Amino acid sequence: MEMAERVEALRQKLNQYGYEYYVLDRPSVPDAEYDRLMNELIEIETDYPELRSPDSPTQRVGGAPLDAFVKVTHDTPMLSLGNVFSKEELVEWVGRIEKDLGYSPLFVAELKFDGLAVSLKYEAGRLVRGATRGDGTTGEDITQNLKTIRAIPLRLNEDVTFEVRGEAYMPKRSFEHLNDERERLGEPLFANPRNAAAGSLRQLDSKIAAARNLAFFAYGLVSTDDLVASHDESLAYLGRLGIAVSQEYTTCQTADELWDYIETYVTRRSELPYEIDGIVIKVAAYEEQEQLGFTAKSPRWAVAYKFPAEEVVTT
Ligand SMILES: Cc1c[n+]2nc(N)[nH]c2nc1OC(C)C
Repeated sequence: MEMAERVEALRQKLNQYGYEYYVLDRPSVPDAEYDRLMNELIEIETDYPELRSPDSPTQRVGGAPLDAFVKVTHDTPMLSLGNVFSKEELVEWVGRIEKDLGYSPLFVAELKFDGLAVSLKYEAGRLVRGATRGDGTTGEDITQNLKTIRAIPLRLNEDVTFEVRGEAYMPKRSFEHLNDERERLGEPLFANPRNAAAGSLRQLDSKIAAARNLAFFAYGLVSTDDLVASHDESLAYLGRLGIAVSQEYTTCQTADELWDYIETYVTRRSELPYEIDGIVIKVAAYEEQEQLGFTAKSPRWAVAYKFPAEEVVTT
């Protein structure tokens, strides 16, 4: 088989296996097989540098550390969410939506991951930029660090151009291992997975970020084309493209259904492999989102139900 064809075949396989492992959480081959193929691809790209390309799975850990992060301006501001803290406030919020629209719309309820909001720009199916939310208008270019997260594909299986919004986070087990290691080295511990993820993504050397086992869930897309007509469709679409989307979301018609979903996760929260700090509720249809619009800093068509702060058991 011609070398270039072998390289393309290896890339396809590694992207497929990466998707099964990091997105579906259902690998079809043992890690040893994945590593064997990756090593073969690294060898070929070393012997034939002209066959190396920026979106190859071997290019996840960047080159030399940066001196500083470049500032980026978000084409579409990354807004913050309004909060509700009780069933009464949720029922009130749903009531206002139904009054504004004149009928009760479909809602999407999803987990609110306790990590760092980031934006991923894809052009013709290739990841071209990753940035922090910053103040919502101006963030920092952390492309090198976000490329180290395997749940973020460098190359989509469609040549689409759009922006993906989501949460970069550190799974609970990675957080525990990281703090065990820091304790062993006498280094200060991270207070929680959110701080650990933020600290990792602020590293100027992407090799350090790569060692932190970060993860990612997409929770929305921004596009000028009419790729999809509703938020729940956008999540299914992002998953089909190979981007990690949490499958824990659901659609609800009433405040009671929303509250049932919230109560499910109040109990299930402690057994999830990552931390969540609430539930995000959104009106599903983009047309209705447009009709409802925004306040100065938040969408009127979305709200976060925040869990009560967990009593810290001081032992
Ligand atoms: C700030 C934010 C955070 N989160 N988290 C999720 N799961 N969805 C979501 N959506 C957000 O904002 C959109 C409503 C634009």
